[in-house]
Amino acid sequence: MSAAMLALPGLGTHLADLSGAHVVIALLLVLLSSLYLLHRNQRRSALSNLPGPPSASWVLGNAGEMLLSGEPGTAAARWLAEHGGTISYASLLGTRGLATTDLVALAHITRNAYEFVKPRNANALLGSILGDGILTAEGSAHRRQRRVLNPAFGPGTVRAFVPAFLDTTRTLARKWAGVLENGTRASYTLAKEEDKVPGAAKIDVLRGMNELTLDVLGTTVFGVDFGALADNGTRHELAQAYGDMAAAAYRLDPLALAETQWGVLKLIPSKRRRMVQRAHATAARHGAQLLSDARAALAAESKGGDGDSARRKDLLSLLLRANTDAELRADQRLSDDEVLAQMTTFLFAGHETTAGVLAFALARLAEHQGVQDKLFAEVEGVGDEPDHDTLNALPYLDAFVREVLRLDGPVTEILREPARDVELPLASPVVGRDGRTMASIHLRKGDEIYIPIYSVNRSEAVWGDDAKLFNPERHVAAAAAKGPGAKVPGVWGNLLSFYGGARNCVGYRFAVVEMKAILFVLVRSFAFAPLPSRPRVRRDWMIVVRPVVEGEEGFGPQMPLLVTARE
Ligand code: HEM
Repeated sequence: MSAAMLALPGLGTHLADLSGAHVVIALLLVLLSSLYLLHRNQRRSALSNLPGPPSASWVLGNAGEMLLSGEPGTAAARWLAEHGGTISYASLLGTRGLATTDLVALAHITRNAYEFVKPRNANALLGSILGDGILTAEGSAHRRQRRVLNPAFGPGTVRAFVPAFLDTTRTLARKWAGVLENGTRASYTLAKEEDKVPGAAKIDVLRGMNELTLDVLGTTVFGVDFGALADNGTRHELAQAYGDMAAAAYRLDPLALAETQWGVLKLIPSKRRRMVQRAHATAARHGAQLLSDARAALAAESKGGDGDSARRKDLLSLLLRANTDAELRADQRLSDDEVLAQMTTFLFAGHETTAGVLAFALARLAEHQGVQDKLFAEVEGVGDEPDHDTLNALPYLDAFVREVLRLDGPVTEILREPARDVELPLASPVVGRDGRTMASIHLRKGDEIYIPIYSVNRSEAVWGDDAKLFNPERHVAAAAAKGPGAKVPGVWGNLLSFYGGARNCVGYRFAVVEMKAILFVLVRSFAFAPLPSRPRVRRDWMIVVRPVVEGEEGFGPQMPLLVTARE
């Protein structure tokens, strides 16, 4: 290890621009450090006794199959189906990881959030990009931050955001109406001859959802128009800066991961680091101004201001207000840097997740015309300005959103590791490779745990024999009255899509109502159908799930559909 470290500065800046060399050095360092860790920790792991797939390679174990073969979540789902609900797989460099759909085990992990922490390297990498926000905080730091954040994401806040969700979606609807009227282009690739249908247009709905959800976040997080939907190139500098940070965070970069282990690697200049540094400088400059504007507005409010209607309701102001709550001790309050890190975190955690699942939702409508007709029939009878309660009272919209989040949730897995040695309880005992029956699994500090959100959401024990089928009806009153077969330890909808326990998604209410408001406007305004050329859309793993058109991978994620305006 030390030899590699000493050699690095000598290699100098020439390597900086050789991405292949970066990868080799980083992999070497990861290899050496892991060998060292293995050497230090050679006691035989209980995980080696669990059933599971054979290792595909000593270096990568089964990680290559998990990340690259098939759609996200499907490799683990196959192994869990073949070997039982609690298995072990080979992770990097001969280590073993645990994957389980056992609901008692998962309840134990979610309930003891501070005993099962996020993998350190990945967390450090994310923290270096997003700052010290709640996504990467652990233990008491997380508890302290969550206490201030919870009120800002309460039902009252989300209620007040509904007009912003609706208004921003109408801006997108006008833009798409313009595409239909003027024949302008709204997808990365031109329409094929067979996709040129009179009165309809090929529209990349993922791009639309990306722009829309970014503008929603600009308004709701900062009270700022990010201009992502504007066609005149007036995107706010801050939106660009957050986009760059997200791009860095969403790319698995071996050098960046190795840097979290060996700080000296940061001496190698890299394009990625320069981009993140520039983004940090922009975010800090705007952040300082936004903080001082929000503080000034709050001070004016507390002097009597202009009444409730003029109160600032963006998340930044709500957080600043919650942070000054008289019940908080000085050491429980967030610093300015921590407040700004939360803002970056909301943009990272709330953007690509919601945009992706909405694009899949529109594709589901295109594929299932009966579902689309039913949803349209429900929303067309409602007035133009539904409030929060009206949206939530629409049963089919609710069922549709539940089913989309069940099967198309953007997060297919989460990794955790025990902070210390622990006995993990199981509902269903496992027979080990040595024939012994285990009622619990002994995990050592640092053992990798793969939480298969994808598989749990498709579990037949929970949703019955047709668990893998897309069927919103399963959530509609009579069917739902029977209730699902088993209780999943998730915060919403008997799903793991928003995870559970103390580390559940703080933005889940926001996301669900945002999705409902967006679908409400779009389904009333447009009809969605597959393109006649039927391009094959694949799901790719980019930390979150993104749709990619086969043969058009070079254009990045996209979801082209045939869109028609409703009269
Ligand atoms: C459909 C949309 C969304 C999905 C499926 C989703 C899912 C998740 C999941 C699975 C986690 C747990 C991650 C982990 O612990 O490793 C999480 C955490 C988080 N999410 Fe979301 N999310 C969504 C939208 C949002 C939105 C809109 C926001 C904010 C505006 C948000 C903010 C957060 C934050 C701050 C955390 C960290 C919470 C903590 O650690 O205490 N999310 N989300």
